[in-house]
Amino acid sequence: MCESLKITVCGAGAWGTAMALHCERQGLDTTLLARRTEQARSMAAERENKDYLPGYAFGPGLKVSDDLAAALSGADVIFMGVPSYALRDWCRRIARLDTGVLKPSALFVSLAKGLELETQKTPCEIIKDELPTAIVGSLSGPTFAGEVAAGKPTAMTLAFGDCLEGQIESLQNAVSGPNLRVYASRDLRGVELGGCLKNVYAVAAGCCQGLRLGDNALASLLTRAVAEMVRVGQALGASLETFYGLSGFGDLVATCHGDWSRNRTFGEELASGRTAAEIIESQKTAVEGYRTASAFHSICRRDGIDAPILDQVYQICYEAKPPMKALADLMSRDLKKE
Ligand SMILES: NC(=O)C1=CN([C@@H]2O[C@H](COP(=O)(O)OP(=O)(O)OC[C@H]3O[C@@H](n4cnc5c(N)ncnc54)[C@H](OP(=O)(O)O)[C@@H]3O)[C@@H](O)[C@H]2O)C=CC1
Ligand SMILES: O=C(CO)COP(=O)(O)O
Repeated sequence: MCESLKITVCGAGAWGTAMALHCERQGLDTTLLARRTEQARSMAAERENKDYLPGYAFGPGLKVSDDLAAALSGADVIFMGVPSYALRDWCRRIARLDTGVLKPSALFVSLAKGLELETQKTPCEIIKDELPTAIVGSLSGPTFAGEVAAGKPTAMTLAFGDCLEGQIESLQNAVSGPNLRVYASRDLRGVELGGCLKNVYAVAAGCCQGLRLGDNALASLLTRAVAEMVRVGQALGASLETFYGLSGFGDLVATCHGDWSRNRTFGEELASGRTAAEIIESQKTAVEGYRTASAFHSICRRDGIDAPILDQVYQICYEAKPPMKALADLMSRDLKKE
């Protein structure tokens, strides 16, 4: 399957581009599909994505397009490399394509890590809403785009709820290589929720670092974040073990420590006194933790799930609570057993 696998990556942001670079290096027939014609043109001419991932040259086999129908026609795997808030729009455009463009067996693989603000749905739920017959899955883990583009090693989890026998293994084999090791999972919900939740805790970690609270504080925060991820995830139907895997704990550690993280940097800027709305308005790159904190806050309130760190991130972002006050409130909660 690998040799003949046709891959289309929808969305030419940093992560879609890095995945396309990786797939091309794997010898897969790969097309990177941009939303804007001028971006597709500039990438085709410069063989680089100067807007979102500068400094990483495209391999000779990587195709660039802005033609949705042509790029998706006959694709075996369609990576949805767009932020969660842009996903529904992309799916609606795909749903309007003529019958016969999409292969019925095509796998839709979400790369997004955020909940939709209005519906609180995960990326795969959004895809299913708009493309009900699509076979959907998620590929997630500690994967900063720049490091993957540079060929640095990492590992990920590929999850599908339902797909044909052997399909998940074929894709696992096709994407795995010397620099990327892919594990398979059937807990699609857990993999998606882990990726979404870690972005909220990365905002908290950024606040912690911005306030110079120290290494002990960060370690305590991450540990309690994992406990909270498990609690929220299990209440929403995910398996506990998934949160200790690459898409949960693995990505949490990467995002809360890594200098690359937009969510962690956003938290640092909040700690410096800027407001969330001001920071979000001033940048074009995705900070999924911002909207996702609000979506999870609604879910937790609705379902009575205890998530104190998440609640504080929500208050910092949406109620202008000073991060130092959020810390004080977390530390003064009733004492309990671990
Ligand atoms: N960057 C990373 O290291 C990783 C990111 N992810 C996840 O991947 C997803 C994509 O993130 P990433 O590639 O970093 O995003 P970027 O911030 O690099 O790029 C933003 C992308 O979103 C598009 N976009 C922005 N607004 C809209 C809109 N209103 N409608 C349609 N498209 C829009 C932009 O297209 P345009 O230029 O045309 O506006 C651009 O392609 C996120 O969910 C992120 O959490 C996962 C793993 C790693
Ligand atoms: O998900 C990521 C790494 O796995 C990227 O995190 P940021 O969106 O915070 O940059």
